[in-house]
Amino acid sequence: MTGHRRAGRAAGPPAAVPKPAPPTTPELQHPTEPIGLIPQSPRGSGRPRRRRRRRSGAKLPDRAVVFVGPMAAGKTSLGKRVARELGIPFVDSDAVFVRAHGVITDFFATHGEAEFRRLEAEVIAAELAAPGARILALGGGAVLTESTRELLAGYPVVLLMTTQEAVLRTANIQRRPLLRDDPEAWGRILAERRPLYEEVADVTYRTDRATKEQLARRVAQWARSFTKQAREPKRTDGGTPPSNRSE
Ligand SMILES: Nc1ncnc2c1ncn2[C@@H]1O[C@H](COP(=O)(O)OP(=O)(O)O)[C@@H](O)[C@H]1O
Ligand SMILES: O=C(O)C1=C[C@@H](OP(=O)(O)O)[C@@H](O)[C@H](O)C1
Ligand SMILES: [Mg+2]
Repeated sequence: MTGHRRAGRAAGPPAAVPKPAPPTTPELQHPTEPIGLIPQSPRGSGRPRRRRRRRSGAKLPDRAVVFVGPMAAGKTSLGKRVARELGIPFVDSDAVFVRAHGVITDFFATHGEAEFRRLEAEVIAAELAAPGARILALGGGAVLTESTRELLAGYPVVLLMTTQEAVLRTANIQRRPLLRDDPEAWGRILAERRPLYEEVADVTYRTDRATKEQLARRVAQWARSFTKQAREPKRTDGGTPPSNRSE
């Protein structure tokens, strides 16, 4: 793991409001106390200690942990594994879109990207509003929509990054309308979107440097230990951005 700054808030479009407190349980807001335990009663007070709730000692956030990142970085495949690892549901916003509006490549061809973005943002807003711990994988361009970026301020966000070389080796280009005629567009699209990804992300993982199994464990562990203290408000004033982590 290497430390890196939570960059991009100054570079990306200004967020309307500072990122509010993340969805955490009271236990997670006090990581120096025994996490997962109701605070211990003073020695000799006679009150019983409460029982640990999770083997890991931490509760999960009470809402979606969101995966963002460029096309074919692994949001869908790794998201499923992390959800399995954590024993929580997995939702993919593209899959929800397809159920409601049909195949994405066809939709792009018929209605265009702008209409796709409008409906994609609706799908994502509805999924984010649903309560309960879940992994929610977004499509790679979801961060282009300002209202989506604003909503993400209230959720733990995992950014998955990779390289064009890895994508061209592994990804199904035909399923991705923005790549099918020009696979090398991947790098240009990432360059345009990178500030937006960094604006919304709380942590970054490289999927070209570790196996899915390794990453699933690491991301699951991060989700379990996500705390209010790990989050700092977004800066929109051009000052030094607060720290993010890259793993
Ligand atoms: N370490 C890894 N993590 C995630 N995906 C990986 C990894 N290594 C290879 N892949 C492959 O990369 C592709 C990622 O596709 P997908 O999960 O659909 O990405 P996205 O949802 O970000 O577009 C899959 O074919 C997956 O099997
Ligand atoms: O980056 C994009 O603009 C897109 C990414 C796709 O999702 P994945 O990132 O899961 O491939 C899908 O939403 C659509 O083809 C557009
Ligand atoms: Mg996907």
